[in-house]
Amino acid sequence: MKKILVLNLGSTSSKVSVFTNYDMLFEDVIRHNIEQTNLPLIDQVPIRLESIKKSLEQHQISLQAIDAIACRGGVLKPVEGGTYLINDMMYHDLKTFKYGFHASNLSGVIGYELSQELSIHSYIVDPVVVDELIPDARITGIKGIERRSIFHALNHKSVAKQYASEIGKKYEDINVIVAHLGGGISVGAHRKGRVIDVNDGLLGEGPFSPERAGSIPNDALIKWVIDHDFTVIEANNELSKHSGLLSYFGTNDFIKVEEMMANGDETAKLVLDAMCYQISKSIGSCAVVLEGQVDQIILTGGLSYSKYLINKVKRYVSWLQNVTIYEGEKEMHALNVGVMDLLHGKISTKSYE
Ligand SMILES: Nc1ncnc2c1ncn2[C@@H]1O[C@H](COP(=O)(O)OP(=O)(O)O)[C@@H](O)[C@H]1O
Ligand SMILES: CCCC(=O)OP(=O)(O)O
Repeated sequence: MKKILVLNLGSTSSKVSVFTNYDMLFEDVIRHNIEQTNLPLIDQVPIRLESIKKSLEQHQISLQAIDAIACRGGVLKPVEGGTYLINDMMYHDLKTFKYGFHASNLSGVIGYELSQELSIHSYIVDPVVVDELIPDARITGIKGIERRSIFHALNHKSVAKQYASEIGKKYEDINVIVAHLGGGISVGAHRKGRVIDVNDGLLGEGPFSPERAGSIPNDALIKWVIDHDFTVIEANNELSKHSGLLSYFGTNDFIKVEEMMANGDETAKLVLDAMCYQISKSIGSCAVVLEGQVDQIILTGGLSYSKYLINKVKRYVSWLQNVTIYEGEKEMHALNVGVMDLLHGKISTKSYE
């Protein structure tokens, strides 16, 4: 019997679970306040570590009882999907944010540090840099600039596999469009088990989200950076953490903005409707990428709890194909499965080099 600690640190929350083999013992979703998530990422390590330890204490699970740690992987070099042992090089790349800044880097940083203390192994599964883009999807209008694949790969693949298994098929045999709708938004075209196109869900592409800007007109963006005298890091930080709903309403909490709309705030309604419109447009472009051969549209993530958003998006896209909703995300289970399958010898460890 194995006990797996699962860590999934996102932009607004830290999710902590312990599994015994494939059974979840508990899942805690610790929602961090904006003062905490505004801190530089590396300064959030002690705060998030403390809340992870508190969560284990509350469930009366000692760290010494843990056999392995499964972490949601961060911004690394592009890799194929799979389960990776966290080694010194990966820890270094995560901790120094060598390939980009995102809260998911902290899962691996904290997981690796804990695993060293406990003399056990820590792993990442299907990190946000899983890259299966087709060549055409990489080209931009400027030579030397390529599009990159950075998205909620773990949840995308997990819900797509769940849907496939529910209809008695293999993920590798179906085409689906998955829209992950959380603090960040990514909408991807899955063709026979590979995500052949997807918006960069972290910086500057696709629909705006509770805290991200999405695509912005080039000329306005250039002027905005110059007017504010932003460095690259500052501009990226603004685009990925202080934009979207947060820039309009001072909150990244979709529920609060929905309440404002329900209380008659017309701007709240306009902006939420525009978010649904942009999500739907992205789903439409994925249908084109899949040449109309779409078996299902899947909506998932925290925002998919919203009946308002779901109904709006359905109105735009249900003529394309049926829509399945998997509220929240299945990332904790997917992380555990990635490590348990490895410990049971069903898959082999991939190495980050
Ligand atoms: N029941 C709900 N109805 C509408 N929005 C929700 C609901 N629950 C969570 N959300 C929103 O989902 C967003 C966070 O998505 P989530 O996937 O949980 O976070 P993260 O991207 O940090 O992992 C927040 O804007 C939150 O307000
Ligand atoms: C798109 C990379 C992963 C990501 O942005 O996750 P969150 O939306 O949870 O911040």
